[in-house]
Amino acid sequence: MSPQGPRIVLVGPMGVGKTTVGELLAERLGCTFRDTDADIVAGEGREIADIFLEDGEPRFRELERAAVREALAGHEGVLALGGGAVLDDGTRELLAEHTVVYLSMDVDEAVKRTGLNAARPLLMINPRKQWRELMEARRPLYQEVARVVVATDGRAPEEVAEAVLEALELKQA
Ligand SMILES: Nc1ncnc2c1ncn2[C@@H]1O[C@H](COP(=O)(O)OP(=O)(O)O)[C@@H](O)[C@H]1O
Ligand SMILES: O=C(O)C1=C[C@@H](OP(=O)(O)O)[C@@H](O)[C@H](O)C1
Ligand SMILES: [Mg+2]
Repeated sequence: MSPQGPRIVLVGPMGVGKTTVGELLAERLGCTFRDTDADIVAGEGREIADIFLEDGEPRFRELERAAVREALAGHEGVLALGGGAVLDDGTRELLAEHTVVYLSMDVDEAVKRTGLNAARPLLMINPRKQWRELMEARRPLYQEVARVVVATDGRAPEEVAEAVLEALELKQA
């Protein structure tokens, strides 16, 4: 683990709870929370869906790559990445230095959580099929970068946060 940089980095698919659980973890650990999607929105002054629609996914990935590098270097609390951040080879290499937790869920849970969500442009058409393909492509990448995997199916965000602290042996009595 690098001496500077985030205490915990959360990866996993859209809607698995990286942002929600990340906020809870930061509260529990008494540290700050940062989310690369929020950094991109703040930097661009536009929502993620608008960046996808107006400039396309490749441009979004460029912005994401830069946002992830900056956050990994400069943020010392809990960091949530966007679901697709691990697609970048260089990002996965950088993540090898960090305490990365993969929040996982199965396809049924994913469809239930996200439904037809206009804020998540990758899921607007045929969500179940999109989810299956997305999980098949990305699962190995999440597994590659993660120190631990925490399943979120059927668990409330507080329970997931608790399981992360236990898995990383950060739980205070
Ligand atoms: N463990 C959970 N169980 C049920 N719903 C959840 C859980 N974690 C998050 N959610 C809900 O799912 C949605 C997506 O959560 P979010 O934290 O934005 O995920 P991500 O950042 O991974 O995309 C939110 O509406 C959130 O309240
Ligand atoms: O999985 C993806 O490719 C994406 C995940 C989203 O973040 P969340 O995982 O926080 O929803 C956001 O970065 C964008 O819509 C693309
Ligand atoms: Mg998020």
